[in-house]
Amino acid sequence: MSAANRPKTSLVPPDDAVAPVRHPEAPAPGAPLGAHYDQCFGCGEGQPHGLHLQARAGDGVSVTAEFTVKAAHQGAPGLAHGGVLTSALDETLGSLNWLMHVIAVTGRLETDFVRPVPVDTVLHLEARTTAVHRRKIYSSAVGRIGGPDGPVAVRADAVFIEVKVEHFIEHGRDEEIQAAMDEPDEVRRIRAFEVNP
Ligand SMILES: CCCCC/C=C\C/C=C\C/C=C\C/C=C\CCCC(=O)SCCNC(=O)CCNC(=O)[C@H](O)C(C)(C)COP(=O)(O)OP(=O)(O)OC[C@H]1O[C@@H](n2cnc3c(N)ncnc32)[C@H](O)[C@@H]1OP(=O)(O)O
Repeated sequence: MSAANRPKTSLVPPDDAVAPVRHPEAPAPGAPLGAHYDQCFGCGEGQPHGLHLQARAGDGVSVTAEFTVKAAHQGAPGLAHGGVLTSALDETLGSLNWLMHVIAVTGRLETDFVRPVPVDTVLHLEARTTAVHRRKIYSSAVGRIGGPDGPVAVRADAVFIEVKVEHFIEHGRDEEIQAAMDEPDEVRRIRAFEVNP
C-alpha cells in the first residue's frame, strides 16, 4: 500500500506502546531548549517571519513555551489564525523529541480550537509525550490564555515519526542543507542524537 493510501494512524497509542524515556543529557527542568534550526518558522532566531517560540524543558518528557499572538498572525479581525496556533502547537510538540534525543517529524496533528485567541494574547503552551511505539511518538499539548493556569484555548494530539538525519539531507533543498552542514553547531547538535543510550 502506498503511504498516501494508508489509513490514518490513531492518535491513541496501541496497547503495547511503552513510556517515553528522557535522555540522561536532556536539559534540566526549567532550562531553555534553544532553537533546533536558526531558520525554523517555529523557533528559529534568524527567521524574520517566524513565531520565535522558546521552549523550556519540564519534568519527564514535557516542555512549556509562550507564544505572543501578533497582528501579523490574524485570521479574523483581531483574532489569531487557527493555522498559526496549530503551528505553535506543532513546534512545542516537536521540541519534546529533543528531550529524548530523537529526531522526528510530525506525522499527524489534530487541533481542537476551544476559545478565540485575540491579538496580543500570550498563549501559555504545555506539551508532554505520553507513549512510544516503535518509531511512533504520541504527544499532547494545551495552550492556555490569561496566564499559565488560565482557561484552555487550544489543545492538540499528535503522532511524530522518528527519522534519520538522512531524511533532511535527502529531501531538503541543497542550498539550505549545505548551509546547515557548514554550521558546526548545527552538525554537532544533530550528530549527537545519532548515538542513543
Ligand atoms: C547535518 C545536516 C543537518 C540538516 C538537518 C538540520 C536540522 C534538522 C533538525 C531538526 C528538524 C526536525 C524536526 C523539525 C522540528 C520541529 C518542526 C515541527 C515538526 C514539523 O513540522 S515536521 C514537518 C512536517 N512533517 C513532514 O514533513 C513529514 C512528511 N512525511 C514523511 O516524510 C513520511 O511520510 C514519514 C517520515 C512521516 C513516514 O515515512 P516512512 O517511510 O519513514 O515511514 P513508514 O511509512 O515506514 O511508517 C513508519 C510508522 O509510522 C507510521 N506513520 C507513517 N506516516 C504516518 C503519518 N503521517 N501519521 C501517522 N503515522 C504515520 C506508520 O503507520 C508506521 O507505523 P508502524 O510502525 O506501526 O507500522
